[in-house]
Amino acid sequence: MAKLSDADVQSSLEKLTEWELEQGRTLKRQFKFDEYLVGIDFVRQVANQAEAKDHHPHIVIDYKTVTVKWTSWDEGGITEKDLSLAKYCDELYGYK
Ligand SMILES: C[C@H](O)[C@H](O)[C@H]1CNC2=NC(N)=NC(=O)C2=N1
Repeated sequence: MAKLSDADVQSSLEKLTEWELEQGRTLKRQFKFDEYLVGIDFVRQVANQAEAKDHHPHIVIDYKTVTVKWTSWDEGGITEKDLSLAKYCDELYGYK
């Protein structure tokens, strides 16, 4: 899947309002949960989707805060897969 142009990434971020762009090639968002194990369930579901799509995030679990990063290693930047999986995380979290 082809790497998106900077302009395409910028326009996609208008819909992914809670995500920030890191070093021009990674999407990053923090998710906060009321309970530690709810965050762990979220991570498990993101991991299942990652396996299904063969596209894997960088995830950091810091008690009730989960940080997710998406980038496409092969392309050295952001692709439609990253956008789609970022949207999946938003929907799973309940944010539209
Ligand atoms: C062989 C396998 O399909 C690739 O290594 C996949 C696995 N998961 C991946 N995950 C992510 N985030 N980026 C990739 O380029 C990628 N490539």
